Amino acid sequence: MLANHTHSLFYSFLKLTCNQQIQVFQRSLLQSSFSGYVQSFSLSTSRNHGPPTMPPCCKIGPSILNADLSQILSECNKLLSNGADYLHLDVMDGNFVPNLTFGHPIVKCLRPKIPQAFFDMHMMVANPEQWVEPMADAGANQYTFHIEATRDVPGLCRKIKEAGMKAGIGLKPGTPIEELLPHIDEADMILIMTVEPGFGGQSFMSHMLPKVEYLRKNYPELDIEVDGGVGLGNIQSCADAGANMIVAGTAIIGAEDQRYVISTMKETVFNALNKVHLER
Ligand SMILES: O=C(CO)[C@@H](O)[C@H](O)COP(=O)(O)O
Repeated sequence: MLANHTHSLFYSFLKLTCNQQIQVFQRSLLQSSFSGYVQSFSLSTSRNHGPPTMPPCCKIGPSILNADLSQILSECNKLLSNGADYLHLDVMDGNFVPNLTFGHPIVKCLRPKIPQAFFDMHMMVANPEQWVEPMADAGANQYTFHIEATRDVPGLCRKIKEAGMKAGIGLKPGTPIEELLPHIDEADMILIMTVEPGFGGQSFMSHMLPKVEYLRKNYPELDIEVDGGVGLGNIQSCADAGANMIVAGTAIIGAEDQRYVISTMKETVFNALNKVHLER
């Protein structure tokens, strides 16, 4: 009985916005014996200085790459109605990766049909500077480029933000984390690839998780996304490493019960993030 009650409270909680989650989380801590910890909270946006503030929000962003792309709008609507927090749209140019998908014209068509959706554009393209304005005009919310594809990370992050989008920096599996470190403060989000970019349905590379662990340890509030081969079998390890933004394609698109997969992933990530913060 109590377990059922806790369960339904948890799912109501998941439906709240990030700010509402913060308020509920603070209230629940105040009611517990952790009030001393709460007093040390501030909502500062600094990354890596002073005590941690709040754990970052957990968000699940299905990748539509392996969906039925002839039905892209209904696939997106289905994911959103099953609890997706955002949509991860994979743009491939046949050059940076050996595969070809879609570009800003698709985003432009989708935007008016699903105005509430957050579009996280994963730009697997050789010249990421080229598509910033077209994507912003089309209605993209976040523009994640690969660090391997540009010589001017700060300039590109600036350009993306000036165009009104959030800037994400992605790392291929072979790229060491050291290449990213000078640029962390320039980005809104870091994407750690857990497969070689290019195709859905590949096997998860668990040896990428130390990158996530390093980032979470040193940047407690950073948005860290993992992408590639993520599913119910490895979500716990992604969550324990500290990822708070989870991209999953096949595991969600192919599921009979998308809602169950999304909510289980979210619950797993939420619990891990809050456990780590309470232990600090
Ligand atoms: O960027 C990519 C692949 O390059 C990913 O977004 C995949 O599309 C995720 O699909 P699964 O690996 O989860 O099936």
